[in-house]
Amino acid sequence: MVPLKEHRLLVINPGSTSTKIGIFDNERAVFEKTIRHDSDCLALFEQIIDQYTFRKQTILETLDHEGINISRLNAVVGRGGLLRPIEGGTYHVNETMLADLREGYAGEHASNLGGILAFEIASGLNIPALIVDPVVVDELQPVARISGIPDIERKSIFHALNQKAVARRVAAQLGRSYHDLNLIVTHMGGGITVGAHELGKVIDVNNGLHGEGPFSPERAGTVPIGELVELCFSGEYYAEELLKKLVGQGGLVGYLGTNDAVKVEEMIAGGNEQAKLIYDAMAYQVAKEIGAQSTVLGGKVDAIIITGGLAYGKEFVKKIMERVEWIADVIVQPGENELQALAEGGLRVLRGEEQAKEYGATGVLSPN
Ligand SMILES: Nc1ncnc2c1ncn2[C@@H]1O[C@H](COP(=O)(O)OP(=O)(O)OP(=O)(O)O)[C@@H](O)[C@H]1O
Ligand SMILES: CCCC(=O)O
Repeated sequence: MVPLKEHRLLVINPGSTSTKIGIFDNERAVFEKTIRHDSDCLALFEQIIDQYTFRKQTILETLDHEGINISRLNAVVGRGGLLRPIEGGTYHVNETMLADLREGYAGEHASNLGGILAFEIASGLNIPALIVDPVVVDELQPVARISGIPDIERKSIFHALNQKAVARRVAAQLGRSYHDLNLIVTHMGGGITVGAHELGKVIDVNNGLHGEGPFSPERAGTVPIGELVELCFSGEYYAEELLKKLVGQGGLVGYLGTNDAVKVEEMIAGGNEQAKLIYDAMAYQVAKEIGAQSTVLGGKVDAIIITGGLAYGKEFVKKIMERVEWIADVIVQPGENELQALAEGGLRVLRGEEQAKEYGATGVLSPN
C-alpha cells in the first residue's frame, strides 16, 4: 500500500475567553493547547476584531515556546465565523470573506477571528488558509425559512462544525456514509442546537444564538413573544441589557446564577428543588426539540446523537432519553472535538477528497 502523504496543519479555534490551537500530522494531534485570555486583558480591546494581532502574537509565541517550526506547515485552518449564509464544507479564506469577518457583517462572534488568524499566519508562509463548517452553515429547506411574520426570516446559526463532525464519525462507526443517513444531532454546550440532518444536509435547526429552541446554560431559547415585546417597551431595560438577558444571562444563569451544569447537579444533590425543576425543564425542552426535528424528517430517523459538554451529565442525558428513545436509537458522544474536526476538514481538501469552496458576496447557498 502507498503510504499516506504526511500533512502538517495548524488549527485555530478562537472562543470568547480562550484560543484553542492544535498541530496535526494528518489526523493525529501532536500538540494541543487552550490558551486562556485574562478578561482584564481582553477588556482593553473595544471590539472582538481588534484582538487579532494580540491573539496572533500569542499563538506564535506559544508555538515558538514549544519548539514547533511553523515553516513545516502545509495549511492553517480556522473556525469560521458569522459570515453570510453558506453551505457546509471547507472554504478558502479569500478577500471577500476577510472583508465580511473584519466588518462583522453578520455580527460579532469570537469565531470571526478564526479565518483572519488563519489568513494572517498562512499568508506569511505561502500556504492555504481555510475555514470549515462555520456557525452560519445554511442548508435549510425553503419551508424552514418561514418564521410567521414576513419581516423576519428564520436563520441557520448552530454548532455546525461539531454537529457535522460527530455525525460523520457516527456514520463511520455504523459503517455507513453521512450522506446516506437521517440523523438528529443535539449539541448541548453553553448554547443548545438540535439539527435535522437529512442525507448530509441540515434541513432544519434552531438558531442557537438568536433566541430559538431549548433554553441552555447561558441562553433563553424561545420565549413567549408577547411578554418579550412588553419587556422591550417597559422602559426598564436598554436594548443591550435585554439582549444580554437572552444570550449570556439567560437559561441556567438567569434562573440559578450559574452556567455550570456540574454545580447545578450539586445543588440538586443538596436538595435544591428549584434547581431540580429548572434542570428538568431544560431536559424537557431539549427532548421536545428532538421530537420536533423528528417530524421534519417524517419520522425516518436512523439515530439521535447527543453531544457537547452537557452530554457528560448522565442523569441529564437519561431524562432526555426517556422521552425520545421511542423515535430512534440514541448515541451519546460527550464533549466536542472541534480541533480534530477542523483538521479533518482541512485534510479532506489537501488530499483532494473535497474541493475547497470559494466564498462569494452572495454566500453559497445549497440548492434545496
Ligand atoms: N461532567 C459533566 N457533567 C455535567 N455537565 C457538564 C460536565 N462537564 C461539562 N458540563 C457542562 O457542559 C456545559 C459546557 O459545555 P461545552 O464545553 O460544550 O460548552 P462551550 O464550548 O462553552 O459552548 P458551546 O458548545 O455552546 O460552544 C457547562 O454547563 C458544563 O458545566
Ligand atoms: C450557536 C452558534 C455557536 C455558539 O455561539 O454557541
